[in-house]
Amino acid sequence: MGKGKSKVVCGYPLSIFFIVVNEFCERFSYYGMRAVLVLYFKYFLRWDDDLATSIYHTFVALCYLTPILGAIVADSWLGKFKTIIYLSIVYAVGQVAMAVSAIHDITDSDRDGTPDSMTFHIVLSMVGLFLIALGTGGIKPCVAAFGGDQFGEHQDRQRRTFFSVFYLCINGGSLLSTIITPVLRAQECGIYSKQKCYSLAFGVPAALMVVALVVFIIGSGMYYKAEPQGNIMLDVCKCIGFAIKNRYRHRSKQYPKRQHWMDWAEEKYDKLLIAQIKMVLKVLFLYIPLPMFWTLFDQKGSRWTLQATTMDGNFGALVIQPDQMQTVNPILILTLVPIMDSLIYPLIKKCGLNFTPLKRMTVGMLLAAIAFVCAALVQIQIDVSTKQLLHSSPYILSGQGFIYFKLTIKGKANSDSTTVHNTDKATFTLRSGSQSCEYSTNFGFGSSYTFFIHSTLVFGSNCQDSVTAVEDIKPNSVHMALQIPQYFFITAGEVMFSVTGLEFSYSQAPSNMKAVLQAGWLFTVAIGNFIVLIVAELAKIPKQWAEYVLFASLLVAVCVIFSIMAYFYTYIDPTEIEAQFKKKINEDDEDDKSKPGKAEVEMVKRDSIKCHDEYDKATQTKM
Ligand SMILES: CC(C)C[C@H](NC(=O)[C@@H](N)CC(C)C)C(=O)O
Repeated sequence: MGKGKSKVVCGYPLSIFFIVVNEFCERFSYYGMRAVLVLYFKYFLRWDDDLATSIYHTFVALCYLTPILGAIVADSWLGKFKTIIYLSIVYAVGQVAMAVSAIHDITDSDRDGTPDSMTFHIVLSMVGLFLIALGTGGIKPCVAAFGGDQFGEHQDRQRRTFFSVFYLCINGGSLLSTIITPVLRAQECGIYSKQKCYSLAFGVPAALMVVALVVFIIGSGMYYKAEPQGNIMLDVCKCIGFAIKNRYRHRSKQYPKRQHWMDWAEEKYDKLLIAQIKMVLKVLFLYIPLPMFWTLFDQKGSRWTLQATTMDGNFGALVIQPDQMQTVNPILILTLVPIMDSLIYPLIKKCGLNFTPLKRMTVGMLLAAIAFVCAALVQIQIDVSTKQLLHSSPYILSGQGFIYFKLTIKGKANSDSTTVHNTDKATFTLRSGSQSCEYSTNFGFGSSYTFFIHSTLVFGSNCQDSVTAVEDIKPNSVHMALQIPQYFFITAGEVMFSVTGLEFSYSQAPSNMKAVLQAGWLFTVAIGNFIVLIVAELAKIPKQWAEYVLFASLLVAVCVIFSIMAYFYTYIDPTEIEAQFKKKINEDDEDDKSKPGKAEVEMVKRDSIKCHDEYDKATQTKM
């Protein structure tokens, strides 16, 4: 049985259907908007590459910092349900602001096709992004924990499956949106002048966020809504502060030692709160090495995409753009999660191996390190294949009567520049007044050419004979398909690390700090992203393959540390511990009523001994 008023379907509370659909729509909204964001900065707001990249990364980092805020509000004040509703509204308003900021006609009073007041568009989009970061980050720890809350005490298996399905929805939503929104952006729209339709590309994610909110509200009658238990974070901070102060005051040897430094808060604070803080601190301590996984994981969007730009994306009927390679990750998630859950994990269990959550996370880290070794091997191949300059243009030019232009082959055919995108055959028109002739040739992905037009060119005659193409840079010969093994390993690592970590963070958190621990988990993602910036800046390794090897080695080192920490971790059942404490507190209350006047200090001592016993009994399982 689940905990809410929800019907139970195949052993699962029906309420979780609304939660996973909400997550699907929300992730569609988030990733869809993110997919076109940098291009919006660059082509609509006219920012340069550096500014666009910095604002983009600042926004992403903010999205993983705000979960702390959302979790505190949820666990201490509003509860998860109300927090999700209010912050989803903020989120939807942010998305609408983005869509409106991308309507160029709003400030185009002279109707020349360009906004008259760029400041308006910049300010509105920054406000929009801030609201989105607040909304998406704020609800993220709450939605996952709220989903977990819907399961009863003996539904561990179902709850694990829920977190897997939850992860599938994240990736299903993001996959769809990263395919759809770039297509919407490429449409032309506008009242006075037709331009790339960023407003539609932001408008559809905005609509999906509204759908996410509506779906969540529809399920409202069925949810189990745990009540927030006061300003828990303030209590936690005060309790920790008191324990530290009290320990310091009693530092002399005459005072007997206590089992845990938090036990020094016993004189003033509730035993249950102390036990709950111990649970949280144990898990947070275990999180310390985890950001390194995200440091590697999040380089898919940066280093690996840059690597793909030096590769050949021609898959026959399909030409893949470098940034499109990133969709391999959600596609693989959608295949690997069911395979792991229904095949690999049960098989491992059948072999008699106890593949505990922390072991899974350790293996996940190792897989991510292997992915980076694969990336290094691919990079070495690229470096070998790009022995670049074949000829130098000045040498060809000297003493000859040529005019010349340079051409670099990158992405799609672009008529107004000398950049041609992954065409096998391109045709150029050479014009002089009303006369013209055509020249066509074959190109390879990533190549660069200098074209020499003979000064003897006669229009009307064959243009083909009057142009000489000189290949400056060879076409990319290493195929993008070679990135698939690295994507496979990083995604398999993600399934073992991230899906497991999500469930682990829920199951090991005390009831009043579920969202807080989810936020702690997401905080490791934010730190991981900062490490990318720091290591890349400090290390300044000239060879890209060596940087990949460095990151892989760092993760292996961190993984060793993590496995040692995990070995000493004892799994707990927070519900059981809390129940024992509550029972004992009730018993003591009864006792006190029957024996008035008992010295308080004696009670504290006795409670403390009993509570240690309860806590120890409930924390028996090891890694
Ligand atoms: C940090 C993650 C827990 C975030 C998670 N991302 C994924 O599941 C990715 N595989 C999605 C892909 C599109 C990058 C999320 O909740 O978005």
